[in-house]
Amino acid sequence: MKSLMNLMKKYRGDAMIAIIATLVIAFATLWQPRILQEMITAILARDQQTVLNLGLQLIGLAVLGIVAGIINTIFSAKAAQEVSADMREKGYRKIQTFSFGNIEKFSASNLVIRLTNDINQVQMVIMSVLQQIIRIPVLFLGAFILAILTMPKFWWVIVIMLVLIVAVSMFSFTRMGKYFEKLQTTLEKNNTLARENLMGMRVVKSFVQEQNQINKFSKSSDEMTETTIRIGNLFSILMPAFFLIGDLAVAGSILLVGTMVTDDPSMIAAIQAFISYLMQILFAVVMGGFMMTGASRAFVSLGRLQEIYDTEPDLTFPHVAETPLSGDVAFNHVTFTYPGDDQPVLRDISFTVQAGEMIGIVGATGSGKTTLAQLIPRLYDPDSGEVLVGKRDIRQVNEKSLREAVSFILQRSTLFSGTISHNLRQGKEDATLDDMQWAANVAQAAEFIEKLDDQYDAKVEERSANFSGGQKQRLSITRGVIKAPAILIMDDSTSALDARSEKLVQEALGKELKGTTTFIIAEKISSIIKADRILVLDQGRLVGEGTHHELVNQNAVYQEIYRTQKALEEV
Ligand SMILES: Nc1ncnc2c1ncn2[C@@H]1O[C@H](COP(=O)(O)OP(=O)(O)OP(=O)(O)O)[C@@H](O)[C@H]1O
Repeated sequence: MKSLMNLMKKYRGDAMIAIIATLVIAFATLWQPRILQEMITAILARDQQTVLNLGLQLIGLAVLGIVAGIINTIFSAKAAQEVSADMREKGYRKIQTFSFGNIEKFSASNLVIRLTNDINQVQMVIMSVLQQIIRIPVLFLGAFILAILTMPKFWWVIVIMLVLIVAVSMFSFTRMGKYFEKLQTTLEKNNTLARENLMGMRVVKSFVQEQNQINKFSKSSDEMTETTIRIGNLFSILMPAFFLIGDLAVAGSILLVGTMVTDDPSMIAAIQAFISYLMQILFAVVMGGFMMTGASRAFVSLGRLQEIYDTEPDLTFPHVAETPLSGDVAFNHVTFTYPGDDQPVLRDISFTVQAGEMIGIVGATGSGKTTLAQLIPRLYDPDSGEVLVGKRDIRQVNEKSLREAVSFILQRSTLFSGTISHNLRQGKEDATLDDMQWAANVAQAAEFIEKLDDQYDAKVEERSANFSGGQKQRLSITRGVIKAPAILIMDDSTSALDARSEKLVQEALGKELKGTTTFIIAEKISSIIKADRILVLDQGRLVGEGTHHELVNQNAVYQEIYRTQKALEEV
């Protein structure tokens, strides 16, 4: 709430205009029955001039109400949009500072929902608050006082009506609040299911999982429908109940006043004003109830956003001067556990790599190869031990220096929608066409890029759907090598390339990036057979280090991997 108020401060001008406009609307609404009452009295007295004057006043009041309504809508929408845009940006900026661990704690789809749905929720409530917050109490109090002033004897009609409305409201709105909360959770579940299904459509289709997915989605969608129906049911009772109470109050008042009209005709004018005020009281209470329900939903959303704002990145870089880092890498007794887990994934790993070496990393699936590689660009910090890059503990190094030094080509290539050059410039901001061509040649991507109509300006569609798996990998490698980094990590990033292309990439790397330290994580020993040194991982431990020749003769784990792969090749 405090952070919302802080954000609102910036737009207090717009908010104030919106609030002043609601005051004008409330005044116009409250004054109308009063003028009508005077008009009817003048009609009964056959005073045409007064009728005309009052008629003009009535039109003036209506115009004032409409103009104030327009101003209020414009400024409340503007303030609500501006505040929610700021909230979205603040959240987005905060998420950019998150570590992998922070993001995993929330989950990516949960963060997306918080930045879209929850912010929409808050936006709608800000708008409705700016439209109603002053209007409701002013209308309620004004109508209450004016109704009593108009027909003092009937104060108890108002009190009975209010007691009934409050009872119905408490019954319905408290239930509605609970259903709205449930709706939010089911909506989140539905979104996650839809996202997962659409992103994994190929898997769904290839494993003929359509029916399963439909069943899962239907179940969650039915839950949502049921909650929505319950909310609808409450509404369908609530609105007629309010109108019934209002109508009963009106009918009761007319009945009570009926006998007096013959003695005092001015009672006709008074009763119409009284009825109008009753309706305004009813309106104010109902709108107040809706606003409170909306506000309670928005509070839940606000809390969810506040969690993002309050999360401190669990990995920060020191503000020290930028320094170029060499390609020397060392691990000193590194042990690492993923946030939230209780078992370490890497245990007491130590090794040293000289700048310019080509290092292969092998091990069974799940042995910790990717995890080890992720510690080099400091995507996570170890529990104990230290990682050195350029002979410096990376916890003491400026973030930019480390990012400049290390290029990490991920197992799953991720390209962004835009153009090829836009993606390549993520690797080197000021890359020229020459740089792109050079890197594409190293990655064996030049041939297919140059066949495209727009070449380096060719479009990359959402999720790079217009490129094959092998092309995506080549583009990722191009982006990774374009800045000729001091350290290049290739995490199984040639898996979609044929053996010949893989060999050509490695040869080009050896020739064009001579000074670069290269880590190649590979499933196949054939991919790292020529490495200067190979690190062998087994269940998070470094169990061997040496050339292929040395390991194949001495290391049991390596021999086992080699034998299995050889046997498979022979089959
Ligand atoms: N983000 C994560 N959070 C928690 N545990 C993880 C995470 N990523 C990996 N793990 C676990 O850490 C262990 C090592 O995983 P890692 O991806 O490093 O293995 P790998 O040797 O690269 O496997 P593969 O060859 O299959 O890619 C596995 O048991 C895995 O389940």
